[in-house]
This record gives sequence, C-alpha cells and structure tokens, in this order.
Amino acid sequence: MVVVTVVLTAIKTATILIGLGKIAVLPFLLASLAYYHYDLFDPENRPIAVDKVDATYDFIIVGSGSAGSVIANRLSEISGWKILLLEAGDHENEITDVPLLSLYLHKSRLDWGYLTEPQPTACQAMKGQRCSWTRGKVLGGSSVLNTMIYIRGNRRDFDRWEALGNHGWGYKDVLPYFLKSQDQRNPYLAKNKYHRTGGYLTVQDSPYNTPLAVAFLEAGQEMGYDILDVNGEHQTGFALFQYTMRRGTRCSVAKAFLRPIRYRDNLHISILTHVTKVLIDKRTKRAYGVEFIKNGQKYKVTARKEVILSAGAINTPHLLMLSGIGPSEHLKKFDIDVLVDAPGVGKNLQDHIAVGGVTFLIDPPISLVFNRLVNLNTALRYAITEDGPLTSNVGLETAGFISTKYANQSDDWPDIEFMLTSTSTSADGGQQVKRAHGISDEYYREVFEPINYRDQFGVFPMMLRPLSKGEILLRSKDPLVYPLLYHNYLTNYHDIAVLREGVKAAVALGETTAMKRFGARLHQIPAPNCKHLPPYTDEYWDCFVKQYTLSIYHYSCTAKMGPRSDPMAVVDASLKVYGVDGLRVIDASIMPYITNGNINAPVIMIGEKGADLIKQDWLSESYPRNLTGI
Ligand SMILES: Cc1cc2nc3c(=O)[nH]c(=O)nc-3n(C[C@H](O)[C@H](O)[C@H](O)COP(=O)(O)OP(=O)(O)OC[C@H]3O[C@@H](n4cnc5c(N)ncnc54)[C@H](O)[C@@H]3O)c2cc1C
Repeated sequence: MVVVTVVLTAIKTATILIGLGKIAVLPFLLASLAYYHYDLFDPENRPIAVDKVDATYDFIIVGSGSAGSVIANRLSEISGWKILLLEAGDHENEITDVPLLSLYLHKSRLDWGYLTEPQPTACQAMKGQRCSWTRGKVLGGSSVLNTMIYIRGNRRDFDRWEALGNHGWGYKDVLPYFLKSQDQRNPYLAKNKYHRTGGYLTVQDSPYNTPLAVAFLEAGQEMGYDILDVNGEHQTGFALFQYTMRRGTRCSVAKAFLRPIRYRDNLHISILTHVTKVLIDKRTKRAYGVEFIKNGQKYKVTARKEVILSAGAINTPHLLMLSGIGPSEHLKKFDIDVLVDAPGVGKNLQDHIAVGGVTFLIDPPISLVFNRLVNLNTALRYAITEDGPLTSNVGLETAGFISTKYANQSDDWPDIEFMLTSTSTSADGGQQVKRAHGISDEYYREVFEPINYRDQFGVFPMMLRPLSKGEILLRSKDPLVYPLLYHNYLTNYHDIAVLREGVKAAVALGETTAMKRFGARLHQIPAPNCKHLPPYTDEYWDCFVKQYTLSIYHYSCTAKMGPRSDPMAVVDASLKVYGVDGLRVIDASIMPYITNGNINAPVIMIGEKGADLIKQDWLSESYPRNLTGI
C-alpha cells in the first residue's frame, strides 16, 4: 500500500511538476524504482525544510546550489553556530535522479528559464535568436539539472587566479579542497594522488557506455592524443568522463552534502523562499540580514555574523544590484540607493559555448536513439541493476581536450574540449533536445528533421577560454523581474577562430578509422543562413558557429575576485565584498577567469574553500588553521 501511494505521488510529481507525462514508460519506471529502491523514493530521505524561520541566525546563506549546499554543511559542523539556508526552489524528485532524462528538466519548474537578449553574433538558429540559459531552481541548484560531468579544470587556471593577486587560490592551494569533497568510486583512479575516497561527493564512471565511447578514445589516439585522467597530472588528451553520480543515479549537492546532515538542528533550510534584497546598514555599511518572499508574504531575517550570497552567477549580481551594490550610474537609473559603487558587478560574464550540429550518421544500431531505449527493459535495468541506458548522461560519454593552432602547442593548456556524444540533436525525433536548446522550428525542420531517429553521434567542440565577455543589467528594480542578459558571445574574433578550428578537428575525428568502422559520415545539410558560402571553407565555418551556438551553462565571473587595485574586482581573496562588512559571495560568480572545463567541480571547491575562509575568520586561534580535513 505504501509503495502504491509513493508511486502515485511520484507519477503526479513527474507529470504535474515537470511535465513528463509524455514518456509512456514512466509509470512503470517509477513503480520499479519504488519496489527496488524504496530509499530513493522515501521522502524522509530528503533534507528537512522548516516552515518558518527564526528571527536571527549567525550565518544566512542565499542559494543551495553547488556552492551553497557545501557551505551549509561545513558551517553547521560548528555546533555553536546557527545557520539558515534559503532556497527559491523546491525539493528534488525521483525524475531528477535519472541521468538520461535530464533534458526534460530544462524549461520545467525546476529551471529559472532564463533567455538571453537577442544578439546577432550567436544563437541565430534559436527561437528569437535567444540562447536558453538553463539554471536550477531547486534544492541543490544547477547540480540537479546538470549532466554531472566532473572536471576540475587545469592547474594553470588557478595559478593564473593567484598571479592576479588572489593569494591562496593557486593550484597547490585548491587541490586539497577538490580532494576534501571527493569519494572517487573508480578504484584505479582512487589510487592516484589526484583522487580520494571518503568525501561526501560521489564521483564514478558511467555504468553504461555504448561501443562509441571506446571508439572515441581510439579516434583520439589516432589523432595523436593520449588517453589519460583529465583530472590528474595532465589535461590534454582523451578520457571517458567521470560523473557526480552514485550507483547510476544523480549525486546532486543536495544529496551529497545536505541529506547526510538532515538531523543537524543548528541548520534550518527554507525552500520556496525567494530572497529579494540584502539588508545593509547605510551608516555602518554592514550587511545585517536579508528580505525574502515566502508563500506570498514578505519577511526579514537577521544575521549576527554574515550573509553569504551563493545564488549563482546570474542571481548573485542581480541581488547585489537590488541591494545597492553595483555600477552607480546604472543603479541610479532605477532609483536604487547606491551603497557601494562597484562597477564590476554583473560584468566580466564568461561562459563556455559549444557548436551544435556537428553530427555524424552511422550504420549499426548502437547509438542512443531515444524511442529505442526508453522501454520496460531499460526501466527495469535502471531500477534493479543500477545500469543500462537510463544511466547515460544524455549520451555524453567521452571527453577530448585538444589544442587548436591558437593555443600554445607546447603547453598543456588546451583551448577546446570535445564533448563526444553517442547521440545527437535529432536522435529523439525533435522531442527534447530541440526544446531544451531552444532551436527554432524552421531550423530544425530544414537541418535535422530529415535524420530524425537515425543512428548518429555528435561532436560538440566547446571553447575553453573565451575572450568575449557578457554582462547582466537590471531590467527593473522589482526583484521578481528577470535581469537583462547579454551573452556577447563571439564578439571577439579570436573566439570565432578557435571554435572554427574546433569544428574542423571535429570533422577530422569523424574521418578516423575508428569512426569509419561504423560508417561515420558528416551530416551534410548546410546551416540555412550559411548555405550561400562554399562548404568546408573558413567563411562557411565562421558563419556556422554563430547558428547553433550552445551555451554549456557555465555562466561565471560576474562578481569577480581580485585585489583592491583592480577596480572591477567585487570580492577580495577571502570572498568578502569590497565596501561592505558581513557580506561574502561564494559561488561561480567569484571566478576571475572561467576554468578550463565544466565548472561544477570548481564551484564545489569554491564552496569548500569559502567555508574554511569563514571558519578561519570567526573561530578562535586555537582552531586548526588547516581545515581541509585530509
Ligand atoms: C543544464 C546544465 C548542465 C550542466 N552540466 C554540467 C556538467 O555536466 N558538469 C559541470 O561541471 N557543470 C555543469 N553545469 C554547470 C554547473 O552545474 C553550475 O555551474 C554550478 O552548479 C553552479 O553552481 P552555483 O552554486 O554557482 O549556482 P547554482 O547551482 O545555480 O545555485 C544557485 C542556487 O541559488 C538559488 N537562488 C538564486 N536566486 C535566489 C534567490 N533570490 N533566493 C533564493 N534562492 C535563490 C537557485 O535557485 C539555486 O538553487 C551545468 C549547468 C546546467 C544548468
């Protein structure tokens, strides 16, 4: 009876909350899960959320994403401190656990649903020329919607941060914080000094790979690259992805860092709570609390020690500006009292973009064709043996870090990451990928519809160190009105050139013997806006990269860390906001430059290190200075 009730509730959640009713196999999947994995369904497993918050806390954390959840865990280790974690979204659910279904979460109620302003330089294949900036609005933040790829970046990223004047952020300083979180389940990797077991965050290999995963590795070797651990000594080369997964299901930060501490009574978590402003004393310039809306009511809560903004690289600068910290002329236009003129807030926005549509058709039926895979058999495999196609991260199987001619070839700092997928845009017949990426009907119809449901693989070349920078501006002083998002992608010609070379290398990968074995051939229908240009020329590719420009959702750097001498720096190396006491930013916003790879692991590291910086400031001298715990 309990199982039946749980299944019915789960189906209701899946259909009403995130609109998954269209997957016919869903009820069966959920029933199998409930039967074999009651623990995953058990609502008692979830972090406990309070209905009402108290009047005051020691620390208030805004946002429970990849950084915020870590901070909530680490600060509440100190039993004498009382912590409040405020999150605009709701709990995760059973569907957010299933790796293959993550695209269904885009544009659902678990996504803020941001769209960029139309700009002519990129996303020309998208509806209204707007890029979809998917962002988690749920306990666990974007770690609940992401594709779980675990990449730490390159040691040079952090050494560059330090060289800018951010003492304590060099690679040797941050490596212990990557290790602190990690529970590496691959026994071979766990043995090397770059990995560790025993942390809260489970990192594992995919339980399921298609034959294409290994073929991609072989293709990389044929192109002259090594197969290596991309989170180890060197980065240039090919590898199967490592994922933040646990036994074939998503290991979000809520699962990793909040569930195990659900009984800590000094941590209060309030969900469906939208913070609208940081309260700052105008005279002393000290942050003393926040204002928020819950159940349609406005509330205030105060902090004895600090307010910590971990609302992510879009919402953190938005909140700073609403609170009077930002470019003064811009704030004045909206009649916002300027407390700190901080010109860097919302600027320096960096993201990783990839080129979509580099699709290869193949002959054997070995790729992830959606309607072939989501069936009773795969549902049972997922539920009983924790593997099978449902554990695939939407086909992302292999990484390739390569250097184009624009990177220093003798250095190990690649400028392109191939995301090699055993599926591609039209393998689901235009149902999910098209919707998630926001591709226009006309573009899809002309380019992809002719190969709906065909066996295919994709090479998504992602540019790692963009020079084009976007910005976030207020649209209104009403905190519930979304800000203006300008991506400015490809406004620096260098970025077009790097991506073009990335596409050429992707085409070359399809020509390797390893891929030709499957009859690989490039899908040739030209991009509609570029068909006047001769194919395979630089002019054609330069046009092509501006069409299906795909954000990889790594917005960052919008409240950057830097020394006081840098007028655009928003926080110092302790992540304290310049010009205000009692306020820190700890999330993807603080990166001065985006890291060389997918950024979830670096943001978790920032959460770990940020929590330690707080402890170092507030705990007595006798408290251990090295808090990495390893
Ligand atoms: C679809 C998708 C796929 C991705 N895939 C990968 C991947 O495979 N690998 C990888 O490394 N990275 C990936 N990323 C990126 C990575 O997940 C994010 O960069 C990272 O989670 C950002 O962490 P954060 O703490 O800065 O922000 P978030 O995790 O976004 O957390 C911010 C939290 O703050 C809450 N919040 C915001 N405003 C308010 C407010 N006013 N009041 C209360 N709460 C608020 C939000 O609801 C959210 O929960 C992906 C991201 C997305 C969206």
